[in-house]
Amino acid sequence: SSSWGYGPSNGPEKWASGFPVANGPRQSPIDIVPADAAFDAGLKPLRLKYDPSDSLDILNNGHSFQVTFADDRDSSTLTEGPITGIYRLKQFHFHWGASDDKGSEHTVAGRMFPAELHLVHWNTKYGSFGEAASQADGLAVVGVFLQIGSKNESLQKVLDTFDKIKAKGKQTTFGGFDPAALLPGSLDYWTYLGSLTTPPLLESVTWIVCKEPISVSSEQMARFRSLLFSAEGEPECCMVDNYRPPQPLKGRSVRASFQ
Ligand SMILES: NS(=O)(=O)c1ccc(C(=O)NCC(F)(F)F)cc1
Ligand SMILES: [Zn+2]
Repeated sequence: SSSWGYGPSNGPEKWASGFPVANGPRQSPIDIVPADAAFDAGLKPLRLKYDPSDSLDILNNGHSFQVTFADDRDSSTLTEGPITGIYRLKQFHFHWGASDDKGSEHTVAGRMFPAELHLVHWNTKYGSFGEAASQADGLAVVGVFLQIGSKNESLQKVLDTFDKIKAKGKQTTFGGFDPAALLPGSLDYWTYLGSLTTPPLLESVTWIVCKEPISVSSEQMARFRSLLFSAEGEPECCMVDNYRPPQPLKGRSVRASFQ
């Protein structure tokens, strides 16, 4: 059976057949309409504390590339913000388009960005990422938009590994990287209850989407597109347009941490 992907035969419009939750009540991403987001004075600032020594490796998993972190201690965590308890950073990855006019998963009043960063955290009350992934309050993902502008030197360190992870399944060590260097200056955010944006589309994510984008140059975006969905020895298929489009809000409210 053809596993899920982003092509015409296995892409987002086909996911519901293998994963019926695709039509569930709290699917992600969504279109964020700032005018409809209620400011909630009860929302706390995000508290992100990352230890660069937790970064382990970078992997092309055939859908995106991800940087994986050691999560056996509370050394790289998300606390406060809209969540209670301690969530540990597991990995970060991106979604992007075939051109600079598309690529983000969340949109802002219909605007697409060329890419979106996801920092994936799991609730330590569940003991492991896998256990947390199936719980309604198990995961918290911080989303950051990328917009075309000046070259992002922190991002460049990630892009410089791409020669080693071009094909699906390739990975290489990637230590000493501080993901805080990929965060925008302001941590103002929108938050809502949603899901994983890829199969199995589990409805276990508290989404925290930063209002302020980070920069990426057009040349750096071209570098993202040099990765492959395909494995070595298979016909080359460029890794582009690995984003799910916005899903129905179904009555959910989106809150803003800022006025
Ligand atoms: N794009 S996203 O929503 O941040 C996103 C984050 C994490 C996963 C993931 O770990 N899938 C594997 C799992 F958990 F076993 F199902 C998928 C999507
Ligand atoms: Zn993602």
